[in-house]
Amino acid sequence: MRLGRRALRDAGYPEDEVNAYTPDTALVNHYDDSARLGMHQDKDESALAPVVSLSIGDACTFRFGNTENRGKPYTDLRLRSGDLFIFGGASRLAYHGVTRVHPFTAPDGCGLEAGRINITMRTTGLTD
Ligand SMILES: O=C(O)CCC(=O)C(=O)O
Ligand SMILES: [Fe+2]
Repeated sequence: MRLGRRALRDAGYPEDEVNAYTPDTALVNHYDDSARLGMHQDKDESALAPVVSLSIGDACTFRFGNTENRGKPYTDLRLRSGDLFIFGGASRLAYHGVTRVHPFTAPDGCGLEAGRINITMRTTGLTD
């Protein structure tokens, strides 16, 4: 939670929103070399609090789209080990996905020799 709040603060979120940020779930996805994640919106959460995403291991091509549909316009960007990405505000419900993982791009010492791990902090409101 401290990391999530720090990320929001560094990204310029107002201090009241930073202090109110209380994610209750960490979703961990592991990708091997051939794994993909189709375009989707993160809308299972009860709240529209930002989703903070952390990447570890191999880099990936992350497709960041629009809020209307799975198609264009979208931007392909590379998420590398150590990168942090925030889905918040107008981009909270943007469609997004992972189009490919780039083998052998994990930096030494990141804790993962192959594949990619993504951790997202979410405010689900679920209690059990
Ligand atoms: O792996 C990523 O960077 C995105 C993961 C994702 O979109 C999700 O878990 O909902
Ligand atoms: Fe997602």
